[in-house]
Order: sequence, then structure tokens, then C-alpha cells
Amino acid sequence: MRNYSTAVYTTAEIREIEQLAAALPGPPALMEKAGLAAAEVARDRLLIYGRTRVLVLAGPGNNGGDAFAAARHLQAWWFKVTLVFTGQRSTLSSDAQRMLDAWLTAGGKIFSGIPENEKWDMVIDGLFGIGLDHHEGRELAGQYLALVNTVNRMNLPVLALDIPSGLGSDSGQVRGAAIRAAMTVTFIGLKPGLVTHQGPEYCGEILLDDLDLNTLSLREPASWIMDQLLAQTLLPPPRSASSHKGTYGSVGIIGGSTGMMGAALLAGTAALKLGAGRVYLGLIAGKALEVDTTQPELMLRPVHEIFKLDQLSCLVVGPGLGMRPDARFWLSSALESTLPLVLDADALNLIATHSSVANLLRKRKAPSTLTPHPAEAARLLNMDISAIQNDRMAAAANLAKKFNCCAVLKGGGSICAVSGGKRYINTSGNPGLSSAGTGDVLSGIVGALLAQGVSSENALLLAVYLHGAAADILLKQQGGPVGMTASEISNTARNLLNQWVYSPEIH
Ligand SMILES: NC(=O)C1=CN([C@@H]2O[C@H](COP(=O)(O)OP(=O)(O)OC[C@H]3O[C@@H](n4cnc5c(N)ncnc54)[C@H](O)[C@@H]3O)[C@@H](O)[C@H]2O)[C@@H](O)CC1
Ligand SMILES: [K+]
Repeated sequence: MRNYSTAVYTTAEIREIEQLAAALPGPPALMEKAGLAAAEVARDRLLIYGRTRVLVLAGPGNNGGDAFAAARHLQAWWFKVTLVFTGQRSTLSSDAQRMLDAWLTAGGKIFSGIPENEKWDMVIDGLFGIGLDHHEGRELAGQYLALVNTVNRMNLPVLALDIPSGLGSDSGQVRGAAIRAAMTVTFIGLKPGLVTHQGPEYCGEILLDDLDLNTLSLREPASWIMDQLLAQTLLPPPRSASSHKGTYGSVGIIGGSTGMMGAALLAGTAALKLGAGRVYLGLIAGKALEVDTTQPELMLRPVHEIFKLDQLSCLVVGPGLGMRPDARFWLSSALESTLPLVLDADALNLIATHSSVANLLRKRKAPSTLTPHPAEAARLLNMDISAIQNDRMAAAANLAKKFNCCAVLKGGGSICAVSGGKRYINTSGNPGLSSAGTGDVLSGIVGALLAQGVSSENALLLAVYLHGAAADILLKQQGGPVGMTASEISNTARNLLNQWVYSPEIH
């Protein structure tokens, strides 16, 4: 049993792996292995607290089959098991039928509903796994809705098999209601729904059991977890003693229209603090602000002057840009340049609104990076926000494909889509990031890393992870996410980047 792996598989990919495994000579008994792995997790947790009573819920599909096997092992180890089966033997797969029969042969009993006036120490949730219907309108209803709500009200630790029932395994979307698990033992590979959107709120601690399959060799993954180990491989190198400000590049930021100056300043400060040699702000509001006295290192210019600078490494377009025709003009100029671009906020809204601007983006040869939140992604892909959230993995990949760029779809479990259809799901961050200005800071961090010579894909991945990791540090320091500010993210991200580059052994 490992509690860590980097590959993430969609339901279709897991099904493919299962078929490949079934075609192996002497095919492995996957359901038996899954049930045993789950029973061992349950046993170990129950023994810690000296508890013995387990309620097992077995649903109408193979997730139920896993539950029968787990129940049988626990009963053989003298735990007191109550098993509720919601399906019918005749409609089970042959594997699941065998598990049901083995449970009955071992003297197990079956209940059709949760018995009243009994008490348990733990619940095992084997109602639905990756086979939960994800089609619109197929919400949990009737008996299943009642069961899920009852279990959640019991206030007992729940061990979910494969994925908490009611959670979409590709989307992390709750389908009407979902089991709130303390632990999820997931089989074969991690699923996107465990780590993005609502998944992390429902699955508790995730334990991966690959059922002794060599998953990576059976199916090369297209999606990965973005975590500390991966971040450590993407860092800019330690600085040379003979370096100068030119070594670390120049970031140009285009935005700051009247009334939205703060966004450009936040992005600029983030770029400065994350190591850019120079940061220029090209303000749409012209000479409205000559200097930021709290951050005088920022070089403030009317926007047209930015395009006369010859030593820029990249442009960040969007923070406080606005939607007026002049904003559109300067965005188009940036798109026509040969510089790497980071596009956020109103730059994205302008691209979504004007097909001529979108065409400029699609035709670019230099790298472009898009950083939309779900509402911006919905505009870019011409879809509802709910459709974006219902399949965040596809939305992220479609953004990258449609606009010839790399893209991050922000929100819980941000998804970065890069070239070749590869996706990375971020594991850092918390609701403290849901406040004004944090997106501006993220775009500034991406710009800073680009200026320091990190490739556009690596800059995006590292920036997204670093931004979330800074928020996680602040959450710990403050005891919660309330009132976290964007400026604090820049400061803490700076500390973290220094630690990771110069004292990596601390982590
Ligand atoms: N196939 C295999 O090789 C393996 C499968 N395993 C387990 O099998 C699971 C997948 O099994 P299945 O494909 O049978 O799918 P599930 O057991 O997840 O669910 C399918 C059943 O749920 C019903 N259903 C779906 N959506 C519903 C809804 N909204 N309301 C009410 N009923 C609904 C379906 O009609 C079907 O009866 C995995 O998650 C895993 O737990 C493991 O045993 C490992 C090996
Ligand atoms: K389940």
C-alpha cells in the first residue's frame, strides 16, 4: 500500500487498464485484492481505537463487490460486520456475484436497509465507484440519497471504497449528495475527482492501492499530480555570484486602467518578489501614477512605452486591463509580439469576446499561457460555468488545444494543461485564495519565472504550486483561511522559493 503516486487516470483509462489486466496470462483477482486492501485499512484503524463494529454498504455494481470481499475478511478477523446490500444478485457481474456468494458461505447476513437501534464504530462505503452515472440529471435520489444522508448524519469515520459514493470520479462534482469520508482507499490509480473541485472536501485521506498491477506500464498516464516533489524539479538554478539584474530578465505588465491600478501593482510586486531582475508596468491609465511609493522598485510607464523597451523577457497582460478599445488595442499588440505572454483577467475576456483577438492568440509562435478561473474559462469555451466544473479535466485540455497555449483552470485542485494533452492537477492551496488580487499575484509569479529562464510550461506548473503552497503556509500561521491577502501570498511565496532553491533538504 502506498499513499502517494503521481499518475492520475480518468474512468475511461481505468477501464482500459482493467481490460488490459484481464487479458494478462493468469489475470489477477482484482476485486478480491481490492476487498482485502480495504479490509486491512479498516482493521488497522479499528484496532488503534480497540473498536469492532462495522457497517458495510454494498451497492448494485462492482463497488459493491469490493464491499462484500472487505466484509468477509473483516468478519473472518472477528469484527462484527453488518452488511447492507442495495442491489440484486441477478444483475451483479459474475465477479461481484462470487463475492456475494462467498460472503453468504462464510455465514454473513444481508440487510436491505440500515437496521435501526444499532451502533457501529465505522462505516465502509461501497455503494458506487467509478460507475456512478455522470450524465446531467442523474443525481442520487430515493433510497441512495437517503442512505448517503443517513451515513453522513451518523458522524462516524467512513472508509470509502475507490471514491466516496456520489462524487463524480472524473469531475469531483457531487451528484446530489455524496458520502463524506475520513479515508478513501482508491484502486489501480488516482482519479481526478479525488483531487479537484469538490473531491478534496469529501474523500479525506487518500490511500492508493494499485492491486499489484504495474499500472504505468499498462497505460501511460496523460495526467499527473502537481506536488512538492515535482515542484522541486522545476526550480530556477541557484544564482551565480557574478550575476546582475539583467541575468534575471525583465517582466512587462500591461494593465492598470483607471480604477484598477491595484491589480497591476499586485502583479508587478509579485513579479519583483519572485525574482524578476526588472519589472515595468505599462499602465492603460497613462501617467495617472508616476511611482508606487510603497514599492518604488516598480517602473511605471504609460502603456505605449512598454512596447519601445528592447530588453523585455515576457509580458503579463490583463491585471486591471479593462475592456475598452484601447485595452483591446494593446492586447492585440502584445499578441502580435514575439514575447512569451501570460494572459489573465480582462485579457481573457477580450479574447472570448473578439474573434479577431482570439485568432491572433491561436496564430502565435511564441509561448502563451492562459490563467482563467471557471467563469473566464466558460466565456473562452462558450459554455456554462456548471459545464466547465462538471468536467474540469476536459475544460483545461480544451483551452490549451483551442488557443494553442498552456492553461491553468483555477479553483480547488487547479488543472494545468500543457502540450501533448498532458495535465497536472495541483495539490496545494486552500479557500484563503478566494479573495481579490490573488489571480494578479499568480500571473506576476508566472512572469517572474519566465523572466528567469524557466520554460513556459514549467513556469506555469511551478507558479501554480508555489502560489498554493504559500497560501497553505499562511493558513497554518493564521489558524485558518479567513482574510488572507494577495500581498501576503507574494511575500510568503518569495520565502518558499528561496527555501526550495537554497535549502531543499528542509522539506
Ligand atoms: N472492473 C474491475 O476490474 C474492478 C472494479 N472494481 C470496483 O468496481 C467499481 C466499478 O464498478 P461498476 O462499473 O460496476 O460501477 P459501480 O459499482 O461504481 O456502479 C455501477 C452501478 O451503479 C448504478 N448507478 C450508476 N449511477 C447511478 C445513480 N446515479 N443512481 C443510482 N444508481 C446508479 C448502475 O446502474 C450500476 O448498477 C470500481 O469503482 C471499483 O470499486 C475493483 O473491484 C477493481 C477491479
Ligand atoms: K464508494
